[in-house]
Amino acid sequence: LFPVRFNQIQKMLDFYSQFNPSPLSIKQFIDFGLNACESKSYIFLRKELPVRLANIMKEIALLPENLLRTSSASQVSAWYARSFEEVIQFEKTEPTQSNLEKFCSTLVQIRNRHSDVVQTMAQGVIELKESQGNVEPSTESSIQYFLDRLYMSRISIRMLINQHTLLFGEFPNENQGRHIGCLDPACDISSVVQDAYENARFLCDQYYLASPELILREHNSLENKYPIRTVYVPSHLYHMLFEIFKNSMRAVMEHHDHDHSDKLPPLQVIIVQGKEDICVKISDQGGGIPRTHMDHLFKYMYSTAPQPSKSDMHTVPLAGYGYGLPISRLYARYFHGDLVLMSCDGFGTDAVIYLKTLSDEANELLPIFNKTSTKFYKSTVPTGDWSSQGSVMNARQMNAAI
Ligand SMILES: O=S(=O)(c1ccc(O)cc1O)N1Cc2ccccc2C1
Repeated sequence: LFPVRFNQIQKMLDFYSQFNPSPLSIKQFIDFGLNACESKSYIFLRKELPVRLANIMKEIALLPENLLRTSSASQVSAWYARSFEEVIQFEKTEPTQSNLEKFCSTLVQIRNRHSDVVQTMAQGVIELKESQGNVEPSTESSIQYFLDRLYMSRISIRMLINQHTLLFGEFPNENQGRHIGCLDPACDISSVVQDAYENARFLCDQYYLASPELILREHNSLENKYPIRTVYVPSHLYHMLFEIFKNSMRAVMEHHDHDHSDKLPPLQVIIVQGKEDICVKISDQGGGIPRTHMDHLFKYMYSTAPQPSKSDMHTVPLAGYGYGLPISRLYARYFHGDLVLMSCDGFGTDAVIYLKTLSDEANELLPIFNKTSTKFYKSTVPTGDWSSQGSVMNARQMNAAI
């Protein structure tokens, strides 16, 4: 039985991975959600979900052997295979009421099955580092490339599942207020900033018995309308802000060996609406970090240290080892925004979240499995083409130079 079923899935994987995922814009999510039709959503998803699952499953198969063979990575691979198998059952079935209900519960099952993918892959990276000792640069860059694409794909699949289950699940529309699924058509950015600040501050007070104040400003260069609002997924914006506030607060508290006399330097946040971008800049005076350390902050391999034991998780300082910054940057990039850090070593760090002002420009950014991505896994890290180390002159050169 198993080989037949396995071959069957392989054929379906090859079939669906030939299609490119279809990115949706925030505007499309909103327009569809305003008069949502469950069977139309079903007909779109029963094709699009297998396409997105198949595309990332093909990349999982290209992972560096030594990571793919860890029990954690193979566990994640098994979850994807199971979910793919479940969702292709709906390929040829009509959108009858009972199939629509079964489809909805299958989506909930899939979302639950994959809830721990990030932690489990982090465990796989730890297993790899323990078994391999120091990992060679080409493996590290493949893992960085892959995990960014795996987590972006996961963000997009969970977005599709959440929209369908929220629009057609057990809480019918009216309970959602003005929200369309997990999208808020009039998301008040400053209130999400204040929520994230208050919650990070609570943790900071618990751990450090003090916390920096918040100074929040808005500047709207487009129109004279405040507070600045945009169509966005509040939970995504909250995730990014909460992560940044934790980092900034930890920096301020650990950097300032302040005797109780001098006050803590406050966190300054400005929200700006321009004609193309909306920016949220969070500035701290937490001492900053050198440029040489900056790119480690977004590395999965570097930021994965042996997890603190569950017991002292609540005592771990604000910004644990976690994948907070790389994943937050993926949330920002998901709808064609970005998350950028500018640090002044010895003074502090600015974190800027960029969002698109126009919802029809805020398209999903999706990884595509094709020859380009395949080549990336095969390639070696290119040799440097800029000289930097002081070259040692030989005697002849020295004499010639004098
Ligand atoms: O690297 S940071 O400049 C830094 C990084 C991201 C961010 O959002 C804010 C920041 O401030 N910073 C994090 C941290 C933690 C403990 C002690 C000192 C520091 C300095």
